[in-house]
Amino acid sequence: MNASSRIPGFYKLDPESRFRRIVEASGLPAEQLLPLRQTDAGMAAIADRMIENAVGTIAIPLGIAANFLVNGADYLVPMATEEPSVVAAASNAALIARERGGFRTSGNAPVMIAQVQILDVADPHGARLRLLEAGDELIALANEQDPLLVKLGGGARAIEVRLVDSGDFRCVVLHLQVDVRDAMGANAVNTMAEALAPRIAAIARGRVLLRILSNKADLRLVRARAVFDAEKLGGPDVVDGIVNAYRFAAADPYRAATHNKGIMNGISAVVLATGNDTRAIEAGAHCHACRDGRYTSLSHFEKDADGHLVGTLELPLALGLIGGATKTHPTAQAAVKLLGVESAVQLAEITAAVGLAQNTAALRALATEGIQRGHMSLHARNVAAAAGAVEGEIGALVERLVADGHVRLDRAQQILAELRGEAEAPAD
Ligand SMILES: CC(C)(COP(=O)([O-])OP(=O)([O-])OC[C@H]1O[C@@H](n2cnc3c(N)ncnc32)[C@H](O)[C@@H]1OP(=O)([O-])[O-])[C@@H](O)C(=O)NCCC(=O)NCCSC(=O)C[C@@](C)(O)CC(=O)[O-]
Ligand SMILES: NC(=O)C1=CN([C@@H]2O[C@H](COP(=O)(O)OP(=O)(O)OC[C@H]3O[C@@H](n4cnc5c(N)ncnc54)[C@H](OP(=O)(O)O)[C@@H]3O)[C@@H](O)[C@H]2O)C=CC1
Repeated sequence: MNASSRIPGFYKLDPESRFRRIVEASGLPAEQLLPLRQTDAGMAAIADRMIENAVGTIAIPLGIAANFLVNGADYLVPMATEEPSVVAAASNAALIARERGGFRTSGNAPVMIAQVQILDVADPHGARLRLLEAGDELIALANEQDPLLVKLGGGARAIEVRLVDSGDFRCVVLHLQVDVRDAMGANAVNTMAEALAPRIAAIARGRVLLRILSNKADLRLVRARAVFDAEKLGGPDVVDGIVNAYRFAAADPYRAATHNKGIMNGISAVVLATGNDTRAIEAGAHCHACRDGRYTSLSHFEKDADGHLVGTLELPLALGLIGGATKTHPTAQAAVKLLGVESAVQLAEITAAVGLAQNTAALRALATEGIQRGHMSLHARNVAAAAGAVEGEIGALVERLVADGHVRLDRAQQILAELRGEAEAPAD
C-alpha cells in the first residue's frame, strides 16, 4: 500500500470506480489486481447489493455430493468449499451408508432465541418474576411485529428470564423464543427484541442495553444417524478403529476440535452453497460442543449388536430458506432447487446427514491408511497448478506426484521440469 486507506465516500462509488481507486492506492499494476474484479456483470450488480464497498466476487468451487439417501429419499447435495477431498469424502461415506438404509434424521421446531439485556435493576429476582408474569403481553407485542410469520404458523412462543452474574457484574436477561419457520430468523427475532425493549425496561425497572439473537440456537437441534456396514467399511478392525478414534475426540479437546472441523467440512459447505450464514452455524455448533463445560465431540460412534458402526450427530442448525443470501444469490437459489427441500428444517436435517457422512469418511481414512493418500491425491491437482502446470500437463504431473508419494510444491516443480524436458531426471 502506498496511499492511505482513508477513502471518504468509497461506498458511494460504483464497483469499477472502487476498483480504480484501490489500484491507485495500492501502487500495484492493475493486472495483478484484476482477479478481484473477475465476475460477470450480473453478479457484480448482485454483489453490490449484497455487501458494502463491493468490487467483485470470489468464486469458490461448488461440487455436488452424490449417493445421499436421507429418510428414504435421494438427494444430490450442493457443497461450496475450497478444500479438496471434502466432496469425495461425503459421497464416499454416503455410499457406504446406503447399504443399511442411508441416513435417518429428525429436527426440533425452528425456534430461535432473542436476548434482551437489562442493566441497573435494583431487585433482579423481583424483576424476573414481574417479567414472567407479563409473558402473555410480551409475546403478543412480539407477534404484532411480524404478522406474516404468525400467519405462516410461526411467531413468539415463550419467554424465559435469567440472572447472569460474573464477578461484580450482574444483569437480568430476557430470552424471547420465536418459531421462525423457514427463516434463519436473525432479522425476524431482532426486530421483535427491539420492539419489546421499552416495555421490558419498564416492567423490570431497569435499562435495556443489548437486543439481539443468540447464536447458541440450542432449541433448534437437528439429528442424523446411520448404520455403516462393517464389511463395506473394511471389516471389524475398521469399525473398532473408528470407535476408538471417536473416543479420543470425546475425551480430548485438542482432538475434538479437529474431529468437529471434519464435521463442519461437510456442514459449512452446504451452508455456504445454500447462501446461509456460515459464522452463525459455526458459532452455534462449537458452543454446543462445550455445552457441559468441556469441549467434546459433536458426534458419537458405537458398534451395534451385529458389529456394524452406528454414527449419530446432533447439533443446532439455524438454516433458512427464505432470507439472507439464499433469497438474493442465484447460485444459492439453484442449490436449494436441486436439493428440492420444502422447509428449513428439512434443509437442516440433510445438512446434518452430510456432517455425519463427512466425519465418518475422515475417521475411516484416519483409522486405516491415514488421511494423506485420499486427501493428498486429490490435493495434488492444486499443487500441480501451483507449480505452474497448464492444461495438458496437470494429468501427467498429478499421476507422477501421487505415485511418488510426495505431494509437495518443490517435487511438483521438479517433475514438471522433467516432463518439459528442462531437467535431468533424478538418479533414483
Ligand atoms: C478421498 C476418498 C473418498 C477416496 O476413497 P476411496 O476409498 O479411494 O474411494 P473409492 O474409489 O472406493 O470410491 C468410493 C466412492 O467415494 C466417492 N469418491 C471417491 N473418489 C472420488 C473423487 N475423486 N471424487 C468424487 N468422489 C469420489 C465416490 O462416490 C465413489 O463411489 P463411485 O462413484 O465410484 O461409485 C477417501 O480416502 C476419503 O473419504 N478420505 C477422507 C478425506 C477427507 O476427510 N477429507 C477432508 C479433508 S481432511 C480434514 O480437513 C479433516 C480431518 C481429516 O482432519 C478431520 C479429522 O481429523 O477428523
Ligand atoms: N448473529 C447473527 O447470526 C445475525 C445474523 N444476521 C443475518 O440475518 C439474516 C437472516 O435473517 P432472517 O430473519 O432469516 O431473514 P429475513 O428477515 O430476510 O426473513 C425473515 C422474514 O421473512 C418473512 N417470511 C416469508 N416467508 C416466510 C417463511 N416461510 N418462514 C419464515 N419467515 C418468512 C417473515 O416476515 P416479513 O416478510 O414480514 O419480515 C420473516 O420475518 C442472515 O443474512 C444473517 O446473516 C443478522 C444479524 C445477526
